Amino acid sequence: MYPVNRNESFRADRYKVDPNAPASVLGYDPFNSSANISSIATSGHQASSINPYAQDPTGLSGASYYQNANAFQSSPSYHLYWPIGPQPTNLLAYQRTAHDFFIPDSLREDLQKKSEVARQVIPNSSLPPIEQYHSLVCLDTSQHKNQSLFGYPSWVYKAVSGKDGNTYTLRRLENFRLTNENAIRSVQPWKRILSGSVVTIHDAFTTRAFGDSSLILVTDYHPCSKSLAEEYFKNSPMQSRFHGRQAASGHIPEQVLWGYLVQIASALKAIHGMGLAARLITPSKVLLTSKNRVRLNACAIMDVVQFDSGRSLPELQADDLAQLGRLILCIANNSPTAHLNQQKSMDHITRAYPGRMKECIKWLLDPQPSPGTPTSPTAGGPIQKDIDNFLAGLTDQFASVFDSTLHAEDTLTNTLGRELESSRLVRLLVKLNFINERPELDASIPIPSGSTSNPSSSWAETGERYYLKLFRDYVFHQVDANGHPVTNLAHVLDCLNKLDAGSEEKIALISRDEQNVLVVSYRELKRGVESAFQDLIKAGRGSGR
Ligand SMILES: Nc1ncnc2c1ncn2[C@@H]1O[C@H](COP(=O)(O)OP(=O)(O)OP(=O)(O)O)[C@@H](O)[C@H]1O
Repeated sequence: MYPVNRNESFRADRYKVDPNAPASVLGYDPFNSSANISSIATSGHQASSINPYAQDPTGLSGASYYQNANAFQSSPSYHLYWPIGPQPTNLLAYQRTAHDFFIPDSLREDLQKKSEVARQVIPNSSLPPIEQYHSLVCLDTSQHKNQSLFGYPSWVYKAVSGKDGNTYTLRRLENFRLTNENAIRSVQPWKRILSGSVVTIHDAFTTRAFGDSSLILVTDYHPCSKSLAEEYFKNSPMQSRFHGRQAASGHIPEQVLWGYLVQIASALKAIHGMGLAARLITPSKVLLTSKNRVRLNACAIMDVVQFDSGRSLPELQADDLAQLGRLILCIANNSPTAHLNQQKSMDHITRAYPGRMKECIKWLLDPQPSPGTPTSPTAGGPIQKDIDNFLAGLTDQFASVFDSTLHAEDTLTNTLGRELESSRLVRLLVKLNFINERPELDASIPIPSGSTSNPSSSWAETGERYYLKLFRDYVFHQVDANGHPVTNLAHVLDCLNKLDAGSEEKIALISRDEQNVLVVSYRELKRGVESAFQDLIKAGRGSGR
């Protein structure tokens, strides 16, 4: 035992990232669709002196690096993007809708819900701020606290960090008394576990902010997630919190169960590989963060609260495998107590899952081979029960889960590709709207050195950039033969993409009084947009804004 000052807060780690470190993304040009991440400024001073609208925000790619760097350059054929697989089905033109151009509704809704839930705050909340964490919101759905897992009542809060603005989860163990400073230091190695199937741990400390002595564990926050217990063992009360995601019941597809097994096994590989043990793999402490995506959620806590338990690491790691077996048994039986009547539960598995599921669960639940038994298949005896051998036996399932993951990744990349188009076009639209119809700037545009044109006329209705206004009409204000407005999204996207690419294609722009026709290429239009925008920037600087 070590003497501990109970009024002092103990941290797992007092070393913090310098909050004053320069935000390297400051120099990113939001309007420059071809800006490259490598061109981002690296010092605060540089960042603040950068024109955020310039084609080259750093000014680094000047004449010393590239020939003709200052000359107008058109992009390659950005409007001729070819979709990456998986390919959409062969829809006819009239069957295509706005949905084909943008992120799928279901994904958009999901992301928006998550963002909304993450930003939720409770007005006049009585929960105190803790260290840098404020705006606490309790995530527990029941006041009934189960003390049997940690030995202390535990509460879970969502909170925002005042240091980095990110949202985190704080797990509080009420009335926890730290008797050994080393106990809280045992959280340190957990911070180095970077596994997609473990909820990342950031910090641990004690606090008296709640009026007692509490242990706080800071982890990642996964909005709209719920535990496997909430998903499979509870009914409708959760519905409102999870926005209509109902508690699942009935038969769980075998592929989903294998998916859980593979994910938790890969989490255990990372944990055991670092010389640690998960110690708590139970339905209420496995988080379902999106469809079929699970993460271990209570890691590190047992290492603190049972620091002096005296159990050896091999023993704890073997127990992880047994706990995983019990978890899958309970979920597959749709009952939190299925492990208590193992025989009956295994019979159900045999009936419901004719494949290798039973074999796998049995292997996990079987006690360790006794010391002295041969430990390798070549020695003709039972294989040693550890995570590596478990993974070796799961190879076929890994392959199929991996394949599903690749498909999901392809779909997301495809969606991202479509959104990339949207973000380029938004930047272009913003530029166009800055430029179009600004007669008030006629007199304030400075004459660029060497320019022969009269700047005051360049912004006039009949000036040099008149065709930009006509282009806006051409894109957005078209009418059909009967004078009815045409609202064709494909036409708008087609025109804007060609403008962004500076294509050589020519279009005929007709004046509003239908007396004049201007034939211009997208390349000329693009040049016009760029130079008008640069003039605007100069005018802005001149006025000190
Ligand atoms: N990292 C996290 N991100 C988002 N939500 C979380 C996170 N951790 C826990 N939650 C949610 O907080 C709630 C409380 O979690 P907790 O682990 O206490 O489960 P519980 O069902 O209350 O279990 P117990 O009965 O053991 O207290 C659950 O609804 C869980 O989904």
